[in-house]
Amino acid sequence: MSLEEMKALQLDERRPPPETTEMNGVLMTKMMSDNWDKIWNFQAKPDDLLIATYAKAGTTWTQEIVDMIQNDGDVQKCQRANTFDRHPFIEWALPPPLNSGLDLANKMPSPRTLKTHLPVQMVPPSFWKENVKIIYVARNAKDCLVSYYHFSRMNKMIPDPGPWEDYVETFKAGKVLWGSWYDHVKGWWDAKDRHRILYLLYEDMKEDPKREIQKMLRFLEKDISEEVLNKIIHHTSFDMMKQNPMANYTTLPTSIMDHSISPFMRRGVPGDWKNYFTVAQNEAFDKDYERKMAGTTLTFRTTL
Ligand SMILES: Nc1ncnc2c1ncn2[C@@H]1O[C@H](COP(=O)(O)OS(=O)(=O)O)[C@@H](OP(=O)(O)O)[C@H]1O
Repeated sequence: MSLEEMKALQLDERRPPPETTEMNGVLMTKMMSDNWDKIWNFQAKPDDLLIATYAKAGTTWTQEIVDMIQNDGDVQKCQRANTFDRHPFIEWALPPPLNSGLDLANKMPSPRTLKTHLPVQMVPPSFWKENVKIIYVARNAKDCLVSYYHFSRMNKMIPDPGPWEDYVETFKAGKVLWGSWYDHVKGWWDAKDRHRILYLLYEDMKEDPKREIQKMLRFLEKDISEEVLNKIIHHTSFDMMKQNPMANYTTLPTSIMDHSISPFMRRGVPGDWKNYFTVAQNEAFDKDYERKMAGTTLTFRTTL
């Protein structure tokens, strides 16, 4: 959706949250499920790059890094549009005449970089057929939950989270858009050795952005100078991105995202969950987590 279209929309501040529906146990907006045939039949191309994440895992950060890599550290080129217009969000369906992610993707010249929050089993099959490169980023469950809670408060296009204590249970039950965090991170983890998937962790990116960007460079078969690498690290730091209107979602009308409720670029740190979970909530969360994550080799750090 272009900015002009966004402004023309003039959404009513008091409009109710979007209708949702479940598809194979995964909660989606009704717009997504109504358009599911189109989404499922989306034609990926071999030179596409897909950035896949569970919501709030560091998608926008990764998008900005990738765009900087693809543009050899040219900040001006990365200012050409908002992240959401630079990288179509393939399953994000909107009512006509607005451009859904698919419309944007279909109009975009190759090579395209696309975004998805879909669980691995719901990724359109053409991505596997065309052996598309995918960067998947995962973030520890507790920080994802906190970030998603605040995002759900400020983003009027997704369901209201309700009170914090209820949201903790909603998240644990996977009754949020794009489904269970646990199934998402495990599903993509299991798929990573069968496909061209670079699986990264938000906490690692925070700990050593240089090391993680170098992994992306190798995966994308890109060679850049040390100077450009340092420029990318600087431009994609939390503080720089928070000030960057082409990356911080502040160009959207408040009827879509109200940053006065909670900014999109909120804290950007591992361990913020400690400011929200009570001792009892944390113990119950850990117990449930152990059960849901039993048997996987995937591990997360919840602080640095
Ligand atoms: N550069 C940089 N460094 C560190 N952290 C960053 C950065 N950019 C975005 N963020 C934080 O990522 C959270 C938003 O996640 P997503 O971009 O995945 O959101 S979305 O799903 O696409 O809506 C959200 O996390 P919280 O601050 O914890 O809410 C953002 O602040």
